[in-house]
Amino acid sequence: MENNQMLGSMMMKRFSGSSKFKRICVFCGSSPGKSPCYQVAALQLANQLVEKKIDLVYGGGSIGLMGMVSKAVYNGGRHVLGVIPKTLMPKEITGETVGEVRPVSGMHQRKAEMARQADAFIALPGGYGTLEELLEVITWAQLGIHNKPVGLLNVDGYYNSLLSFIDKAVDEGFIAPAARSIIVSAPTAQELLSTLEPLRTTFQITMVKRQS
Ligand SMILES: C/C(=C\CNc1ncnc2c1ncn2[C@@H]1O[C@H](COP(=O)(O)O)[C@@H](O)[C@H]1O)CO
Repeated sequence: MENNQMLGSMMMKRFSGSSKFKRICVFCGSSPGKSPCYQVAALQLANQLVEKKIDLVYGGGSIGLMGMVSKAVYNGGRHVLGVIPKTLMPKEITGETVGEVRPVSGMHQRKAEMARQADAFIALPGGYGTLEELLEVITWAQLGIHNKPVGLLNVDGYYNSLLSFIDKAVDEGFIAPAARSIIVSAPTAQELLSTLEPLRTTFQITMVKRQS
């Protein structure tokens, strides 16, 4: 597609309220968190995905924020793909999942499959699992393994200390200043999605230019 045709189609999509993103991978806690603000944010993100006609890929499972996002996106009529290691599949571990469930052989295969299926990543608040998934896609972006945007939904400042730590790592010379901008953070789903959208445009145009 020519660049100007592509820009035209992007503007049409923006006008019609839908998104250039077809499917976003959401990383989030298998716990709901103590404050209701995390659950509210999870539902707001799900609503944004539905409103913008974006499908979901996630880690499977119906527990915590994961369960809330997947059920709300599924009930909103969008496709939901849960990628889950076979060992986590028993119902007492994951609960009743919604949508399509893709069993994989292990945690590494899960992350690779989620990354392959999505064209952007968003992390909601979560624990070790969420942090590990988030840092892996950031590292892959740094290495040029993918060029998909990575968003951090910094609900009520939950990730402020992680962002400060990353700034310290830049100051101390362990993270390149250019790599700091891989992470895009915003306090609400609406702001985050509207910040991520033009980033993909830039990536797409850069890639088209490189190919021609
Ligand atoms: C591990 C056990 C129960 C939890 N069940 C999970 N089912 C599916 N996916 C999960 C589960 N726990 C973690 N994940 C993945 O990690 C992320 C959330 O982890 P966090 O530590 O809660 O932040 C999430 O995105 C999933 O991909 C049995 O002991």
